[in-house]
Amino acid sequence: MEKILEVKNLTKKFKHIAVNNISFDVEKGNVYGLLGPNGSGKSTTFGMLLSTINPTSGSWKWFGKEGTDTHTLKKIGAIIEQPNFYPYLSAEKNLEIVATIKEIPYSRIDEVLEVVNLLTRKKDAFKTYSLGMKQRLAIASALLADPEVLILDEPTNGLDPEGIIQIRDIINSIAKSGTTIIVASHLLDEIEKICSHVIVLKQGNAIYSGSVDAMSNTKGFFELKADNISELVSVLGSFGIFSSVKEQDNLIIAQISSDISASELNKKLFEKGISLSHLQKKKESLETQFLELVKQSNS
Ligand SMILES: Nc1ncnc2c1ncn2[C@@H]1O[C@H](COP(=O)(O)OP(=O)(O)OP(=O)(O)O)[C@@H](O)[C@H]1O
Repeated sequence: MEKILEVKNLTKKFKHIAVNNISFDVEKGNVYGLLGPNGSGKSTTFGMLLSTINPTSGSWKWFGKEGTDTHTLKKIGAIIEQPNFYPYLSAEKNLEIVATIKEIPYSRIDEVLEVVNLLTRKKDAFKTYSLGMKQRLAIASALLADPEVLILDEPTNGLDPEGIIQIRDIINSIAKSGTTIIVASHLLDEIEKICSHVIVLKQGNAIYSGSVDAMSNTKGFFELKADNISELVSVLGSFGIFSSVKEQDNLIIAQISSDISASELNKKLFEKGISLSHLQKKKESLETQFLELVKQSNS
């Protein structure tokens, strides 16, 4: 898979460390999430990768080339801050100004407005737009130059649920067209719905980097109950298919390491003379796993 971005040991120290020795790769055609709470270093990371913030140490390559030069920037569409459009001009006129500066033919304007569902509103003044429409226009503007990578910093901040869904759908459709996307968010739910890969930042440290699926790649667990708890625990342990068997709130929690259905387990236990009064197969939500990850990085 072609690497779009390779980040190595990137560090930024202001008064305190904002980004601490992070490394990750971005492969073509995927949607990456930079996930972390406010102040975890997402914007600082973007700032360094876009050459607006000087790194303290570390390096990166865009498209196999060291650093970020003006030629590289032309291949990147980024929305980092609230974009500045002229309030009294229409969306179309605003994009004409951007297109002129970037030497892009006006024919592209309708194409990008179509992508963000603003074509029918293109003659309306920017100031009449809702926050969601303004954000969509910013995405359209970033798409004008047909970038290979789109960088979005908290694209749904401040939007209502409908606006959030619209942005999410647009991001998904842009991704489907093959554009690589890197999106920063503090919302796990958003990352889960949009991204194939995630880098989890905590106080400037990358505590997880990998696919969203792998982050949620647990086979789940069984909740079990029987009259003779100690016998149940020892028999479960003897099966060799659980990574841990623990008692919790009068229930036995058995973390699954090899796939097995509830009925198969019930049968195996019955053959060992154990009848259960409770059996349920469950899976932790991604949120629980994320919190577990954050907890582990504290220890
Ligand atoms: N110009 C600056 N001078 C000093 N400290 C800074 C500067 N910019 C960011 N920081 C600090 O660096 C840390 C990381 O901030 P950053 O904005 O990168 O986080 P973030 O994850 O993007 O959060 P947010 O979503 O709130 O922007 C914070 O502690 C912040 O206060």
